[in-house]
Amino acid sequence: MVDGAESRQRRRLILENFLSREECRELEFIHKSCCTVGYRPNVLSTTLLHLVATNSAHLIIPFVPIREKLKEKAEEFFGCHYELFVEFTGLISWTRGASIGWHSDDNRPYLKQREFSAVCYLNSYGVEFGGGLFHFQDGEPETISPFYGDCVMYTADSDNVHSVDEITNGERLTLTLWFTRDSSHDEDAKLLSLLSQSPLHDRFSNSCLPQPPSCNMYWFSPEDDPNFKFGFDICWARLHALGYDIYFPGDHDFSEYPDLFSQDVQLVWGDKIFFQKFENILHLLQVVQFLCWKGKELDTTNLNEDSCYAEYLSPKRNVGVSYFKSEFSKNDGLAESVFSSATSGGKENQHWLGWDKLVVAAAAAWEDYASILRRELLGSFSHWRNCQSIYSVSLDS
Ligand SMILES: O=C(O)CCC(=O)C(=O)O
Ligand SMILES: [Fe+2]
Repeated sequence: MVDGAESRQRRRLILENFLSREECRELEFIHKSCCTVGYRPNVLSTTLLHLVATNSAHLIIPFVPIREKLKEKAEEFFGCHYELFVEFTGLISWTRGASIGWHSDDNRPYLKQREFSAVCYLNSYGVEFGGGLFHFQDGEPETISPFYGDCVMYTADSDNVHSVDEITNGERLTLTLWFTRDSSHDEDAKLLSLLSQSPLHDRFSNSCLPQPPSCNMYWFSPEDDPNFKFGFDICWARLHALGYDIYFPGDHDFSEYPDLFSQDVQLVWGDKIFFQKFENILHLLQVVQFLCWKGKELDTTNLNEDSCYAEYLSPKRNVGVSYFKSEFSKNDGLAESVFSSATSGGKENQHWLGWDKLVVAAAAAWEDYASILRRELLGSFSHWRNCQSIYSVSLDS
């Protein structure tokens, strides 16, 4: 720990390779399958509270060691002689048009509790997105080009006025945390309270299926658009960027887009429809994003080469596919431009084995992944509750 005088001068820290490629990719998977529209135009976010609230609490597990490591770094570097709490943890992505001018992170009365900021870059400038350079108004470094795995930490006050250039294409993804010394803003306390009320503890419900929130949080609007007349649904758009369509089986006499959110849904690729029904569009999206993440690592040895898990769309279903598309997207051009470089890991995965077999393998592997995390969450929860703090619990013994 540094002494007081020295630590007061310490205002920013750059950590290269703080996260591994795999950690970045796992967080990217979580964001691309769970994010909602964010707090500002063209910004998407995944908060830990949202994960818990949508029955995906197990997905907070990958964040736990990273939050812990970041907090330790902040305490050590800034020489904190007091306890630090995480105030907020979130995955935040910026799409074309998003930017932020000069500001400090505590520049509103309701943000005064923020002491330190940490931004971990999960993808790279010039690869996954254009624009989006970070600048400090004074001192060194003047500019940071986001590179996956790197992290920048700084005091949240006016010693660190900074800005981010407008995103010109692609999607810029970060893991962003704020730290506070004010325990009344402790994120862990809020998460633990929500976790104790979640169906996690219902021993009859051992499911990891996501539950859509009752209000719609997935509609990307180019302007104020309370009736979903413009823009598109971001879950649909992520599937669309990978070349997929969706179909809701059964008779639907409602034409309101949000009602479809909690319905069984099937995946469509070109002129074929996948047999399996997914519980809802969030479930489908998690499996497809899992396929993008794991791709060729998926174990398909149990799948018979000759088996077929998809069939040709009938003309009636084909009409349905176009109809659902028109419900989920009022502006395909906009959806494409927003997620323009979001296609990596998608289409090219389809060719080496049939896409349908890959989806079967991904659905099974996603379930295994989720249950491992869920077991870890259940094993950790009582320790967390006793300490009123979320930390990595060693569950081996
Ligand atoms: O993403 C970044 O590089 C910084 C974002 C930022 O300044 C903020 O969210 O306050
Ligand atoms: Fe900021």
